[in-house]
Amino acid sequence: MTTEKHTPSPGSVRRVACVGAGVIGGGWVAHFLARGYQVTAWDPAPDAEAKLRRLVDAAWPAVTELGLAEGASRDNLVLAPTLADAVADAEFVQESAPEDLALKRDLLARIDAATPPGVVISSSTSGYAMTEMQVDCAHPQRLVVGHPFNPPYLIPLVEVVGGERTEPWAVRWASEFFEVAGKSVITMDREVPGFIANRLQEAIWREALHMVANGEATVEQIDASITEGPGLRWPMFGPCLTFHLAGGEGGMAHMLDHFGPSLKSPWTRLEAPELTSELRDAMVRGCEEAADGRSTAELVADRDRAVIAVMRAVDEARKGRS
Ligand SMILES: NC(=O)C1=CN([C@@H]2O[C@H](COP(=O)(O)OP(=O)(O)OC[C@H]3O[C@@H](n4cnc5c(N)ncnc54)[C@H](O)[C@@H]3O)[C@@H](O)[C@H]2O)C=CC1
Ligand SMILES: C[N+](C)(C)CC(=O)CC(=O)[O-]
Repeated sequence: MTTEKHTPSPGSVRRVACVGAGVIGGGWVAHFLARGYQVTAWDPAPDAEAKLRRLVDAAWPAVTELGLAEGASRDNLVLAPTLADAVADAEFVQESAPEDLALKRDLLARIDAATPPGVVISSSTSGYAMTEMQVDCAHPQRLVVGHPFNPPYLIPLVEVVGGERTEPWAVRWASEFFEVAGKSVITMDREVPGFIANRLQEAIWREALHMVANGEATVEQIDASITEGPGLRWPMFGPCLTFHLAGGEGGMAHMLDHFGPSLKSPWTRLEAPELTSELRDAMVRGCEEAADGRSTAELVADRDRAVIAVMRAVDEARKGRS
């Protein structure tokens, strides 16, 4: 990877700065502490330190259960008095300030001005494109989106994508760093509003709100429809491979030929995509690749084993609920 002169290798990073220490920034702090990093945090709220330490304390049993890295300690957290102090020695910066475009533009420019040259700066934004956020930065080439999931210390996924002025090395560096730091990374090669997972989540969310607004379903029914239904399959297979199995031995090809026409039915308030032969073939091909040579029977057995394991795990977790 061709990086800038001062860029540390992803595996050598020890000092991380977290800017914004609310739900997500605090979750990142807990994650990095649990992975053994020295963390400096900054947040302008007057009660930020007490709130952040409470958040880290609340997360600690969970990260301990998952297994702490060597040297991991809550004592490795320092609250900086200013933004410039927070990032002055950082080898990586994660920004998690409120989802407000003007605020992020200004804040990222200030972070960029105070962070050592070559150090990658990542934003937790849930949906803004980095192209829109990096406009006022003097060194936009090192800014990426690293979109986490709540809570970042438990949910592995981070979606990484650059903006038009981000250089490819920064995207590769961030992806490699997040992997080293114990995350599961999807690196996107183009900007998509909402990235991948939020685009999917927002589709469900929009429909849920339509149903509640129209009195078609209750919040409880909507949540149960996922936790007692499709949600049990998703920990093992995503929506594509799950529906591949809905086609039985015929797989995704039969599934699309059988149920494709119902995409035009008024089940959803969203516009249905045109089911072109290219789209059909891409879906079939993608599912065959994901199946990785496993037969339908093998996939069914894998899915069923996983669903049973998840149901048992969820039952256990529910028993321990506070
Ligand atoms: N809450 C969620 O489930 C998720 C949120 N995100 C993203 O993470 C970011 C933060 O969201 P949350 O943690 O939920 O918000 P939050 O409201 O819990 O925390 C935001 C924090 O930023 C601080 N802050 C305010 N102005 C600031 C500034 N100028 N500079 C630095 N910090 C400032 C606030 O004092 C607060 O502690 C957003 O971009 C959001 O889209 C991403 C994934 C999930
Ligand atoms: C609600 N949200 C859009 C901020 C959620 C996310 O961005 C990811 C998540 O944690 O589901």
